[in-house]
Amino acid sequence: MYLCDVTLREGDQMPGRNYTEAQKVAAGRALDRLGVDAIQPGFPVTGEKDVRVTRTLADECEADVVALARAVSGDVDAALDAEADVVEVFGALSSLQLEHALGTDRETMFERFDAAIERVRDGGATPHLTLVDAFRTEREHLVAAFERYPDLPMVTLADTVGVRTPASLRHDLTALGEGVDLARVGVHLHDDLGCATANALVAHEVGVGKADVSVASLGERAGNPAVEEVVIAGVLEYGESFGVTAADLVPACRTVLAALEESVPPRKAILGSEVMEHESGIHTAAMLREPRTFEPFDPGAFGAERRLVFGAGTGRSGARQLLERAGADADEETVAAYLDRLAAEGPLDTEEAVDLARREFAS
Ligand SMILES: CC(=O)SCCNC(=O)CCNC(=O)[C@H](O)C(C)(C)COP(=O)(O)OP(=O)(O)OC[C@H]1O[C@@H](n2cnc3c(N)ncnc32)[C@H](O)[C@@H]1OP(=O)(O)O
Ligand SMILES: O=C(O)CCC(=O)C(=O)O
Repeated sequence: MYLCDVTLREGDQMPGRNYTEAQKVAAGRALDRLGVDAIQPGFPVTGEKDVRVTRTLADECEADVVALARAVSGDVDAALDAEADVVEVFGALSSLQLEHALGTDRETMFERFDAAIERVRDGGATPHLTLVDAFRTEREHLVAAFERYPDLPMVTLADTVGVRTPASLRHDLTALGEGVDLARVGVHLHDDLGCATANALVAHEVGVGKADVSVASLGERAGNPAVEEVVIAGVLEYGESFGVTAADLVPACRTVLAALEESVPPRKAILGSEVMEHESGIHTAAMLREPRTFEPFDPGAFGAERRLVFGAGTGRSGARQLLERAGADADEETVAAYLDRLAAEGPLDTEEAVDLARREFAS
């Protein structure tokens, strides 16, 4: 499964956002260095900014640069004008969307797809197709799309409103796979039920060819599968980083967040400032001997750092080890006195805690 990063297009869609051209280009460059196979920087018909960003990144990036387009000629022309490598034509086949979002019928939508795809090809770019609201679309209509466009390298199924769970997604994709080569299937997932990352992993497990991801889940409503979660879970579960340079993952995500002036809550998995910090006595005592005891992976393998801190939560075992590292006696009386000092001065990181022990308790 390869990854298409949609941070720049989906993130810019969030209420109140309007990333600048410079922000999107800087973030796009960081994503390209990270090694994702494709980057979707924007929706060129929305304005000159996305045209220019797409053109700049298409010119510079190793990754395929993907431009979004409705199944209308003006959108395709804007994407071609932006010199995108791939034009992602999108539209829905679900009754709900056909009636209320598009005001048309299914056959007319197919005819619009036909025309848009041909226009992309004539313009010299690669057409892809995304079926919006695909997981609330009868399977027969999805299969019809794969049959109608046998030469399209990728048809992406969007869980546009994020209603799939791992079990239901596995069921739907497995059933689809009875008639369709899943290597041609992409997934575009949303996190409304908190299942987006788990769903992306299910997609990989069943043999899907591509998943869209975004840094820190930036995207419409609850966002998309977080690239940092998908990659780390992929490495842990399958030994698979999906083409990304694992050691650069966390710094690259932080660069993207800084470029876009986005922040994440301190407790957010992987990127949160507090999630690799440990203070409780039982944990830190064991981690001083062997960090794996209380962490799921070595943060250094993904460019992050663990932080052990010592203070009111430190126990005797941890205190003894710190005193020993400082070359001090670790008798019961010294341990008790040192614990008092840690409680008063903490939280201290490991080096500071050893310094305190050396300064006050080593002879
Ligand atoms: C599921 C997604 O996330 S798709 C991406 C969503 N992103 C955005 O909307 C980006 C910000 N949007 C915009 O700047 C504007 O909405 C634009 C430039 C895209 C379009 O603006 P407008 O031309 O004013 O159209 P509007 O926003 O009202 O969009 C609705 C029109 O698009 C049509 N449309 C919507 N999706 C599609 C599609 N996939 N294929 C063809 N037509 C479509 C609708 O039928 C409707 O047509 P109508 O005006 O004839 O009724
Ligand atoms: O992913 C696309 O190509 C556009 C559609 C989309 O963002 C969605 O359905 O959620």
